[in-house]
Amino acid sequence: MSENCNQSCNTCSKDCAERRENKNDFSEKPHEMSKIKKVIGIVSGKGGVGKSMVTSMLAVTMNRLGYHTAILDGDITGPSIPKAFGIKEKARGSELGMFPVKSKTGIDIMSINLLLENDTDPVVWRGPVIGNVVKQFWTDVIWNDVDFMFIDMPPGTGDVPLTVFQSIAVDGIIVVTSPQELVSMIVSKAVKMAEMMNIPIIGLVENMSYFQCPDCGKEHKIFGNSNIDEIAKKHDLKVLAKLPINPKIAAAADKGMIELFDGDWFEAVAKILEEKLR
Ligand SMILES: Nc1ncnc2c1ncn2[C@@H]1O[C@H](COP(=O)(O)OP(=O)(O)OP(=O)(O)O)[C@@H](O)[C@H]1O
Repeated sequence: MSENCNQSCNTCSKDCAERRENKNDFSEKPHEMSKIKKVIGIVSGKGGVGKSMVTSMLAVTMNRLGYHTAILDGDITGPSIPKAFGIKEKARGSELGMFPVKSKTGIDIMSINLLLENDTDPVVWRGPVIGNVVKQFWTDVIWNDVDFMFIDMPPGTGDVPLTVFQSIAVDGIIVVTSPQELVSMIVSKAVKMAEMMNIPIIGLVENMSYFQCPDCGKEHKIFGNSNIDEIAKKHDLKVLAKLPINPKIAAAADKGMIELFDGDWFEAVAKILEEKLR
């Protein structure tokens, strides 16, 4: 048994005598040189609600707190993480495996856009191929001593995210919603998927919740009032954060400077995540 055994064979690549495998277990071992403590999957009901934005800001928050943080960009058809971090260089590999690219503040990132020759090339692959690429980001990338890995999951609750959840040992899920969606249905689907996978839902993040007037400070519900609090209560979930529509956040992501975002929206989430390491 490994001296660092945490009883979770899914996050360990050692072939020890105590290893527990199960016939219905589709989980893949991470690269043998990887060491990853906690894996958090960020999911959404559909594209464009700010899942990548929330993934990036969570990673920046935990990195600022001194944790070695990584992002596995599982959103293969819409990979926006490298752009938000202003990463132009390509990922490298050796005979041992692939290496993530480090952001300016030291966040390890792997994304399909770090491998494509031209990052404006569309990815026109079918679901199973996409699922396999995400799996390879887990099995073939050397993730060096990571405290928190955030996975920007493929959007939705269909085939591709399901494959990813079956293959990667995710410790918890954060569901990103926005007030203009059918939040109730999306949260119900996410809850069912998490139950099927036996993965806890850490909570919900409502993005684009309101707009705060820069002149008078008044909050305006651009998309109307959401019922996120009632939905969370119904499923016994926490609302972890409500993010405003903030043109500065969008501009920071567009300029590749998301690491400079200013705001304390994720303080409560950070505390919950820190607890997971204890
Ligand atoms: N709170 C916010 N305030 C202002 N702009 C935002 C906010 N959240 C996201 N955006 C902008 O909305 C767009 C979509 O966000 P993002 O790419 O994070 O969504 P997504 O859910 O990951 O989409 P996809 O799944 O299609 O990749 C981006 O241009 C982003 O800059």
